[in-house]
Amino acid sequence: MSGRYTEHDHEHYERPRRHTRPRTKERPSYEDAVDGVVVTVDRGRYTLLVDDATVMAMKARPLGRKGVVVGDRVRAVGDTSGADGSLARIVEVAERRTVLRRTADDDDPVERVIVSNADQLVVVTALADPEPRPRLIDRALVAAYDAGMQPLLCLTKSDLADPETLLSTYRSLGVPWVVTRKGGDLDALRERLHGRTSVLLGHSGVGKSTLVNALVPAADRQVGVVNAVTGRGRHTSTSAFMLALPDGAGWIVDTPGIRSFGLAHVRPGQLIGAFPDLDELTGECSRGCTHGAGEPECGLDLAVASGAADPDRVESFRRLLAARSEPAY
Ligand SMILES: Nc1nc2c(ncn2[C@@H]2O[C@H](COP(=O)(O)OP(=O)(O)OP(=O)(O)O)[C@@H](O)[C@H]2O)c(=O)[nH]1
Ligand SMILES: [Zn+2]
Repeated sequence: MSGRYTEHDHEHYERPRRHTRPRTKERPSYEDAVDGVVVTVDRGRYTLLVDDATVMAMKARPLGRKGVVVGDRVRAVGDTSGADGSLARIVEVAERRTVLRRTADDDDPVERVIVSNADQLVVVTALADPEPRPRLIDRALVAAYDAGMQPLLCLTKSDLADPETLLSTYRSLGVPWVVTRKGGDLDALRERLHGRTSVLLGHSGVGKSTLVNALVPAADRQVGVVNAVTGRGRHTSTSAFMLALPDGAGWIVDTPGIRSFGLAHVRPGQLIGAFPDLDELTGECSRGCTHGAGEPECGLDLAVASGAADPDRVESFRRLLAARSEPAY
């Protein structure tokens, strides 16, 4: 959302426009378009932030069936004032740096992009009440690695249980973690969020709203602006919702309706790419080796046998691989 295009446009406003080449239907020129970022989507209406203004927009026809999702950097034309009742048109979607996808469930081959351009997936899990569900954590990690996003374990309700048991499961994978509790110090989490766009994912009751409200004191106000227009809120919508952290410290994306991931789109052979140290050991694997347990002559087994690989790490990697094809519940 830099001022790049805006400055360019000012130049054009100050001079008489020269139409040396006729504009054609095929190549529309959007010189008066403004930059925005999609903060939420509701029933075909997109809420954009354009500078500090909240602007409602729809997709312009040239975009066709191309999806527009939360996190997309877009250019919009038309009424981009953000005034009550105004509606802008999204004419361009910038190339996405990352895409977090899910399939509705594991048998559904249709994949949906949930959020684009996010750097980090924060898996919010209560240490108790509700009990942690390691299989769901594993599945979220697979989704993060597949999306090219950094995972972060955020273990809440540390007043209720000790984090060590859960942490020991993830240590050998090297997943970064923070521990929080209501009313406690959030500095470690803030540090992890700083300067990034982080998607928060967690089951009902884990304390995600408590966290969001502590991190973004103005969350309800940011949501309220959109509410007024769409008549819906963050908690009743299934769409992700992007919120600015105070002082430009980054962005968080709350995902109220998204609690699990169908992972049918994740190709098993790709997951190892997220673990370069293990990937290096698979050069001699047969074509099509998924590096899972029971693969004949997998390089990972040879590496464990020769002491070149940490058996715990290999086992944890294989647990994730298996989680990909386990049922979500
Ligand atoms: N003991 C304890 N309770 C907490 C903590 N954080 C949140 N809670 C409580 O857990 C319950 C659920 O918290 P929420 O923040 O609403 O959880 P959520 O994950 O947003 O759940 P949904 O709103 O259902 O999506 C509330 O009663 C909170 O007060 C904590 O650190 N310790
Ligand atoms: Zn292999």
